[in-house]
Amino acid sequence: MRQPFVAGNWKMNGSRETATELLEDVVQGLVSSHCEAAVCPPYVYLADGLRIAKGSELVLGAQNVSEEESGAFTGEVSASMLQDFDCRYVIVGHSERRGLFGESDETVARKFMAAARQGLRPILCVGETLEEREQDVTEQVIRRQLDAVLNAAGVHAFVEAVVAYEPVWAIGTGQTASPEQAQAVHAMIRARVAEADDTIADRLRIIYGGSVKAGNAAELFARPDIDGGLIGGASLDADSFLSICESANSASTQ
Ligand SMILES: O=C(CO)COP(=O)(O)O
Repeated sequence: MRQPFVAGNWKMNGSRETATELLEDVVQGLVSSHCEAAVCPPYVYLADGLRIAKGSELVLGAQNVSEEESGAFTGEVSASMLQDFDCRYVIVGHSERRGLFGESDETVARKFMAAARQGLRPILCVGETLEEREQDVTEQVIRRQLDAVLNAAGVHAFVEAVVAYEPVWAIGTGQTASPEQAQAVHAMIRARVAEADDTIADRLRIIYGGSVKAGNAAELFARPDIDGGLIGGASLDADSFLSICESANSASTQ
């Protein structure tokens, strides 16, 4: 049985004041449940996250990590620095990083490995653009993104990892993938990992991201291969985020 996982990706939003308030509200509202809940605030608020989440159910993650370990890399933050702030997770390969900051499949694979080397759990994002879906190449695109990491890191690196399927056309658009569309891709991702190792594939948590809201989370999480969500906009509101966590918890106990 896979433990459901819901992670909030705050992206570049908020201020120290709103971040602190949101962290406090999430920590207070999180009831002990089967669902693992994480938030990924901007780097500069991780220290507040560490202080506020200490001793609570809430887990911390980061939104990005350097592929390098240390040195003259102005503006970068290493995996060991994230460890210093008790981050358990780090997002790698988000489509905004791939699309806006030119991260290639190879860069993403190196970041995945840098995180794993330090014992951080990578949340590897994969997903197709609208154009790619319309050209009917979704499967090839996701296979390519996944294979870049599988080939570089090896399937055993997926024991601690999470894969997030985030169709680019569903991110921040209000246009959620239907539960059927998402389930089909999740099953395909699991089947691809199973080609390398059945047991690892069976235990791998594959979460969905792209306009997940309190109102549509339950039907997505009810699908057999959807093990939770990576939440953007709705994670900036404590009640919405907590309600999504509760949906993941209920789905897993049904
Ligand atoms: O990109 C996302 C999470 O990483 C999804 O963002 P939205 O939930 O705002 O669509």
